[in-house]
Amino acid sequence: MTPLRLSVNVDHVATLRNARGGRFPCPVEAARACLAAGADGITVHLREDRRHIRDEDVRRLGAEPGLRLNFEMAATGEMVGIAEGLRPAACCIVPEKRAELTTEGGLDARGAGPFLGEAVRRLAAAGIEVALFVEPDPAQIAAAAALGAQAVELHTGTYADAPEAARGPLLARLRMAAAEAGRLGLACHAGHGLDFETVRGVAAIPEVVEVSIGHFLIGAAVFQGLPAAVSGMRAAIAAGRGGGRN
Ligand SMILES: CC(=O)[C@@H](O)[C@H](O)COP(=O)(O)O
Ligand SMILES: NCC(=O)COP(=O)(O)O
Repeated sequence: MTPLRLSVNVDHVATLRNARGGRFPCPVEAARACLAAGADGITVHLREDRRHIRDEDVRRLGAEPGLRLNFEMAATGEMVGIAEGLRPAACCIVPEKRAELTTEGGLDARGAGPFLGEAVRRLAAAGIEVALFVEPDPAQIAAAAALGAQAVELHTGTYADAPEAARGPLLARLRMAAAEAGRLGLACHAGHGLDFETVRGVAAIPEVVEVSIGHFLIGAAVFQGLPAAVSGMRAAIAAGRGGGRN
């Protein structure tokens, strides 16, 4: 099987830092610790309300040598401009609502207005790999391909949040969507709500080449430390992928 990258989302290191208004804990330091522990990249979601990650964090992460940055962003003129200046390795365009606690679902790539296509074109022209965060729905995957995205990130939240007994059909849906992405020539990523247990089923899907995991990992780090949490996630991915490092 192809290798599966682990991109660690450090948004909630910034949530903790911002709770006291100071500099600690620092998301850039956390990113370095994750990479040292075996992560392949770092994900951040610069929300329009800057509730956790801030512009300065993104600028510093973008300047870190050897850091593969996956920049999650809403399809707005402001965010596209920031990404064009930053030129991260990858951007993932996500839907965003000001009042939500976290991203609530996939983007409507089919019903989006013309700006989504313009955003994809501008980011790709800046040399950035562009993914759209979508539900595991073949129509959305086809729409992402038609818009010129190079990748989709499948929303795993519904699967990850379901009781164990109900996960089978939800995982099958993810599997079918990943196969569809592969048929259309799109790289397939997956993320949202994954933990040590639920990542295994996703890692077993051969088309999935990257998972991004944040909230659970940063929470697990409270108990185990960040290096152990990242190593534990790597081990869970390897187990799901079928043995070896992954
Ligand atoms: C796109 C996605 O599923 C997550 O990355 C989410 O956008 C993270 O945002 P929060 O860290 O604000 O929950
Ligand atoms: N794209 C998903 C992500 O970055 C992390 O999501 P979560 O693990 O914080 O739910």
